[in-house]
Amino acid sequence: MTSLLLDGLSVTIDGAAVVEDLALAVEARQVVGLIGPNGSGKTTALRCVYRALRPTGGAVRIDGKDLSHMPLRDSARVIAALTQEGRADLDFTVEEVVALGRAPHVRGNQALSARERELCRRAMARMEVLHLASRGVLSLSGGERQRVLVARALVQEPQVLVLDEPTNHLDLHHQIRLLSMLKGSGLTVLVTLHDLNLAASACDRLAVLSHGRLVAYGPPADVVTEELLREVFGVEASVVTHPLTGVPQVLYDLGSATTMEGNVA
Ligand SMILES: Nc1ncnc2c1ncn2[C@@H]1O[C@H](COP(=O)(O)OP(=O)(O)OP(=O)(O)O)[C@@H](O)[C@H]1O
Repeated sequence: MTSLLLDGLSVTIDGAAVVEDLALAVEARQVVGLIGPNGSGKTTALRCVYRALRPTGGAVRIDGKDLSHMPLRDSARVIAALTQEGRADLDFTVEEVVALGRAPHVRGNQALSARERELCRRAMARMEVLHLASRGVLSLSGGERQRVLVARALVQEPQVLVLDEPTNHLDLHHQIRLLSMLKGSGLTVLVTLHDLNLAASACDRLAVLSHGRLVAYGPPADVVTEELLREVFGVEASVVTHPLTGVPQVLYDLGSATTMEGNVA
């Protein structure tokens, strides 16, 4: 049962505040969605959590412990990340890439145990890439590769999973499968998403960033409002309640967005 806390996180790049005093708690086993317009600081905040970036101020805490005081190998046993830069550049096979997820747990070139090989097999089956096991990752489609990288994160057996736009490249079936897997995973999850309807369906809480600052936080029904869409995203849209699940869903009207731009041909 591991909680994640972004404790007054700030990141300044070239003198510009990209993330400012971000306080965000992800309770154990909760799925929190980080949403916001392009350039609002979502990826930057996540990079601090998976330690690709050192915050300028504040800290990331795991069960209260400052991550920057933990050896990288120790934090990699607790936190797995699906990153924007996580594309595999070398032509490993799918099963080799997935097995790399065990790296924080094995010593040197130690071979995987039977349990670990089974873990890899199950993660590949869960992400529907088992049939691709012996294929080179460079030959995969964008969505297939994305699913392989999720499988690699799962075999890391993390307690905290951080995902940066994991639905990128995924078709509708795999988007819904992935988010439903996250929801039922029992892991502590922080995920950035652009699709507000999927975010509202999958997340226990939504946190909204705008210009590096947290401007809204709470259950989706409190956060996804027509006012927020207008003020933060610059979009005129209707928000309705899903008749089966009760979560807010956004109905877009492209006509009103065009009018907002003021450049109707
Ligand atoms: N290394 C860098 N050097 C200069 N500017 C940077 C750097 N990294 C991020 N930024 C800037 O910081 C801001 C936040 O970027 P970030 O990638 O965190 O946004 P985001 O919310 O994830 O956006 P998107 O939705 O487009 O993925 C952007 O204006 C970006 O250009």
